[in-house]
Amino acid sequence: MFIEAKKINKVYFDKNNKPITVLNNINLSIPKGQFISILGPSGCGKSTFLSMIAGLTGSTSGEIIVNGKKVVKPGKDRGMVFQQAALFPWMNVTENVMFPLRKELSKSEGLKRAQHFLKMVQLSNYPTHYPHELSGGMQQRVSIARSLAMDPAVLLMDEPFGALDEQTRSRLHRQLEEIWIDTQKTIVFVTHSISESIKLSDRIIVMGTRPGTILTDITVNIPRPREQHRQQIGALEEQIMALLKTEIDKVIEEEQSYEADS
Ligand SMILES: Nc1ncnc2c1ncn2[C@@H]1O[C@H](COP(=O)(O)OP(=O)(O)OP(=O)(O)O)[C@@H](O)[C@H]1O
Repeated sequence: MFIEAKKINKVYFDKNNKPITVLNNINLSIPKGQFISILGPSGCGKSTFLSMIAGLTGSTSGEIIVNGKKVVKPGKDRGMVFQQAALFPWMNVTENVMFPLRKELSKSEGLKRAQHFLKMVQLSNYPTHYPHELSGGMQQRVSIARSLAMDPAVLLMDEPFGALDEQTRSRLHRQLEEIWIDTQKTIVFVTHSISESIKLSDRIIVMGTRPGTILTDITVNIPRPREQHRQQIGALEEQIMALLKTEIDKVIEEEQSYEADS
């Protein structure tokens, strides 16, 4: 398996130093090239888990192996895309994409690579624009190009389209699907959105909360492109919605009792 999470537990401490188990015994094997989504209610530990694969957060126990190596820190083999594009505002589009390549490639090689990936995200016409001159969707495409330019084997995406409007999201879904088909990357995609996970992934991991566990592991057998298979999408959506309803109710109940206590 290309990515393996073995018996992952994560405990955080709240402000009263009370231990809170966020992830409980997560075991997951992801083959190379798979597009896998991690779906679950707010606070179930999706971002924590993704950040562990990235090597940005350590586990309390258990381990994550990527391509045969135990993850202990971030590495070039894993690119990360966050909900906010986090571009350098003083650099233009091309400079932002070239920035992580500066130590590895000469300027002209870096430029060539940046141009290639800007073309892939359909931003070839904006090489000298600055982030503030771009829409949110365009900024997010720059951020995807920047991650891809490092040629990571794994692309880790944490609600990358969460802050965008519905139309832009749809367009980016299509582009991301094409990029994934072209590049054969392994993509781990965190989202709240059931429809987004069904549109994009080969497989959906549905997580429950308090503590975060894997509730179910669904293989999505709907042929691509998926838009035309509305009935199948609707049926799967309902199935997942029913599964998540109990979990979401749990979160609401807990939040209400927290408010009542404080
Ligand atoms: N550094 C931290 N210290 C203490 N608690 C934390 C820390 N990071 C996350 N948590 C808690 O861990 C739980 C899981 O957080 P996480 O961000 O992984 O969830 P999530 O499923 O990605 O949520 P969302 O969908 O809202 O982004 C939450 O209850 C959060 O408050």
